Amino acid sequence: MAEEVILIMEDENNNNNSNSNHNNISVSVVIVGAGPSGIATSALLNSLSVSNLVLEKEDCCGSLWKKRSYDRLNLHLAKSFCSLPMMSHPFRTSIFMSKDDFIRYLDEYVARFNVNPRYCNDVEEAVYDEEEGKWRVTVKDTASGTVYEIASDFLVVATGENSQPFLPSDLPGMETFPGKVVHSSDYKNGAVFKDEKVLVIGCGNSGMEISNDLADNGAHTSIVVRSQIHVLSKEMVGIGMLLSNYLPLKIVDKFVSLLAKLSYSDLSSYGIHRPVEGPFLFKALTGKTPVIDRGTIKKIRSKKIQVFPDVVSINQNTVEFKDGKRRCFDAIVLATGYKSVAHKWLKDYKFLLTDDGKPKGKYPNHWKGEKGVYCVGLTGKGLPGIFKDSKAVTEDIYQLTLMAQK
Ligand SMILES: Cc1cc2nc3c(=O)[nH]c(=O)nc-3n(C[C@H](O)[C@H](O)[C@H](O)COP(=O)(O)OP(=O)(O)OC[C@H]3O[C@@H](n4cnc5c(N)ncnc54)[C@H](O)[C@@H]3O)c2cc1C
Ligand SMILES: NC(=O)C1=CN([C@@H]2O[C@H](COP(=O)(O)OP(=O)(O)OC[C@H]3O[C@@H](n4cnc5c(N)ncnc54)[C@H](OP(=O)(O)O)[C@@H]3O)[C@@H](O)[C@H]2O)C=CC1
Ligand SMILES: O=C(O)C(=O)Cc1c[nH]c2ccccc12
Repeated sequence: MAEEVILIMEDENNNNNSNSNHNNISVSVVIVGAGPSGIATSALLNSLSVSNLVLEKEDCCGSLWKKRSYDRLNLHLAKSFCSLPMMSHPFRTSIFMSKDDFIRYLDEYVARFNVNPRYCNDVEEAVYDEEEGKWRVTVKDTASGTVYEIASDFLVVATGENSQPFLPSDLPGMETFPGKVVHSSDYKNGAVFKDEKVLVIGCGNSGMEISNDLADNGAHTSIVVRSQIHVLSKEMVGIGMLLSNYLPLKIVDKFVSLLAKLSYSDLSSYGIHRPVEGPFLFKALTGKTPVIDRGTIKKIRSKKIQVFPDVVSINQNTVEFKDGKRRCFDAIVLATGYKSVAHKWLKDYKFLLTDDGKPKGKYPNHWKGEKGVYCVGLTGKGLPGIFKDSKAVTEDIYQLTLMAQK
């Protein structure tokens, strides 16, 4: 069946977020994604009376938090670092908020700042029309199947760094594994793995937390740690983040690394090796977040969780590791991370992104591309990064809007 194509040109009636109590600003902004990045940007634009429209492919805001994360997820950063602009977290919530409290916050945020995303609206493509000087955004309303186009002066990419699970293609023999294979974004809890031998591949925060959860649920748990990692407590991260407002990263790292060594000592006999650079510099250089330990290390020390080096091959249920050891597993959890796929739908991505879908500009000048395209939340800095990016983007759009009116 041919799909209907409708053209919408800056139609106020179609702009759910128009806010009329300020100057008569006619610039239209399309924001793609209603995660924390998209809703923060829309809320700020609303507060400046800049009309904007948020498009979200799922049926809710914060879909990563509501649909694609495990049950026991807690924020790893203290709540003071995890607010979106204009609204702090409620006093009643704990310092390290639960997933449910964070979701409640997101829902309250959209209601308070009149953010009205068009849900079930998947952005299939965005191209820059040089002649018109506008972005042409092709959208599919997945509820009705209707495809339509929007033209806008500004386009904000807020589709997140976690838009697609990264499934490694370099695991030889993976296709022969007969057991259950699940990516961390589909893992809810370990109840279904009770008494099973489960291998978690990947030792970022997802892998470490899921291993802990599996072990708590009675699974015989192993984890692959193939690279050097920093392990910190959430308090150490908090101290480091506070200090990094005042001191160079190298000094912050010296102090935080000392705390980590005192608390965790040397973990190399358990297969966990620290990088040479300290945790904050390492994150700045590589984008890799330190592992924020919430009990996994204790289980590794007590051998409740086994650590293995890189996978060499998989043959049916048997996995061979780099140290020559072979073990049988019933299930595999791929905690192998994510990739941004914004450069797939943003056809003219070169105005903003590299071929990997990452910002072309170097931090802190990463958020602005050419031709009125921007990004929020694509620099591996989590919610604190989103706070800063959304402010920078909206301030820039606001200034350009005012200039255009003069
Ligand atoms: C398990 C997990 C836990 C995390 N915990 C923390 C934490 O404690 N602290 C922290 O600072 N950071 C944390 N992060 C990082 C996290 O990614 C960010 O904090 C935050 O959710 C990112 O917000 P975002 O809006 O940029 O992206 P997302 O939350 O991923 O939102 C992007 C939205 O865009 C939508 N979308 C994607 N493509 C399209 C399209 N083509 N058309 C329309 N809509 C589209 C998606 O459906 C999604 O709703 C965590 C990440 C994960 C995976
Ligand atoms: N509560 C919280 O705050 C939480 C926050 N998060 C955040 O979400 C983001 C995503 O985290 P996460 O999902 O852990 O993803 P990450 O990208 O942080 O980690 C992916 C891990 O998978 C490993 N990996 C990838 N491919 C392979 C392979 N073929 N064989 C072995 N190992 C492999 C990587 O190793 P290598 O480095 O060698 O490539 C890395 O250890 C991070 O920013 C994280 O901090 C996640 C969970 C909880
Ligand atoms: O949880 C994440 O993915 C984050 O990126 C949050 C975060 C931002 N800055 C940090 C510094 C150290 C540890 C975590 C973070």
